[in-house]
Amino acid sequence: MKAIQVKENIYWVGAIDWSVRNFHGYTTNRGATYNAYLILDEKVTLIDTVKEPFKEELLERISDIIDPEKIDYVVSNHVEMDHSGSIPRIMEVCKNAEIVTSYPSGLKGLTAHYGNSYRYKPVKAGESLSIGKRTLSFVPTPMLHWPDNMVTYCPEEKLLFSNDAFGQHYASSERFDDESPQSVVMEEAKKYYANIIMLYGKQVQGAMQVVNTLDIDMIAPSHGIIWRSHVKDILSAYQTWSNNNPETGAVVVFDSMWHSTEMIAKTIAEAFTEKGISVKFFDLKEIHMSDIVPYILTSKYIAVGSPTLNNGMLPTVAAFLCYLKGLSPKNRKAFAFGSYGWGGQSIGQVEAELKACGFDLCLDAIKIPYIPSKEQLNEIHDKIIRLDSETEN
Ligand SMILES: Cc1cc2nc3c(=O)[nH]c(=O)nc-3n(C[C@H](O)[C@H](O)[C@H](O)COP(=O)(O)O)c2cc1C
Repeated sequence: MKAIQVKENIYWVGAIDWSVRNFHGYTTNRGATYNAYLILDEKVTLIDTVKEPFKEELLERISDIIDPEKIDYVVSNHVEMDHSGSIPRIMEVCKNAEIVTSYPSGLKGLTAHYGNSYRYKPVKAGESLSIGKRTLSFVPTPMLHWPDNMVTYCPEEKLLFSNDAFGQHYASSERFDDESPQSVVMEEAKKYYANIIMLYGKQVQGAMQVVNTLDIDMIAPSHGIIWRSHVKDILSAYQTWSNNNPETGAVVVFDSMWHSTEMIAKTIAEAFTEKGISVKFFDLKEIHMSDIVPYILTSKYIAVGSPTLNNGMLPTVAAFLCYLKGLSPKNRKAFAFGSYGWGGQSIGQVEAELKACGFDLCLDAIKIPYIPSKEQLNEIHDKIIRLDSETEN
């Protein structure tokens, strides 16, 4: 296993997880990487580690360049175990290394995971560490996406080790953006943002203010490819996504037992399309919620439908709404729909959840007993057509 040069005397020494398809509930359809970086300077520095099962891969790639025992500093930008999981193994080999972590949250998190027998070097906001020809500056990015998160900036190299920010779950033999299909990398970056970072839009905006003052020609995240040709593109995408205020687009999400709710969903989607609003259509039986939220990130309208099952909504819809509420997208217009037999409680429950998400309920819930007639579908169609012009006026 080889190390890959990122800049002179700086190497990618991470791991490629080709097979992972579920990352704490997020579907990783293209696998993942855990990126770690080795800097050869007067003080040999490792930036982050990898998920524990890949610890030997990390050591092998480091050994391709240098005896791992020579590592002086292990910078832990983030406590989560996909980055810190190999710290115990690394510390077994690198007996003299110090772990650089944010204070107080990084120190608290690492000691809670791995005990306090290691030598820790807690750093505060704005602190720097000279490692020889290079300096490492530590910029806290709390709640992006844990309290301990920080990024490490090397001004001499114009290089930002951004940890989870700007990352993507994407296993590939290529390491750089200009070697990879740009549409795929951006799609995965968007999926990552929507699922992991969307909730923290305000913190992203705060962090972007700092990042925008740095002279950066390369961003080396802890997942996926390294940005060197599209740095501006990913920074601008984060700016847009964190604004959390999409101008158009609609997402129709539903589940259905006997297709009635599906018929309503199709009618809604058709009507949005007729009005020139781009629609994405998701049947929760077929599509995982983590594949839906990237479209929520960039859509203004959200229509959610469920038939009634045992006085409630379908569990798939409940799970989706629970996930959506957690991610907390703002500035969206939403409505509920569904078919029912007798009580019809699901539709009101969906509506209540959409309200709890903080969405503007832009249409009364659509509630149809059993199979919708042609006339009822036409009525729904007309409502959506009117909704568009009403909300635009
Ligand atoms: C197992 C089962 C339980 C149901 N429970 C309820 C219920 O508690 N209240 C109700 O109004 N309808 C209930 N229904 C009726 C459905 O909501 C109704 O058939 C509806 O049209 C199904 O919509 P769909 O075709 O989108 O699945 C139930 C149906 C099934 C199959």
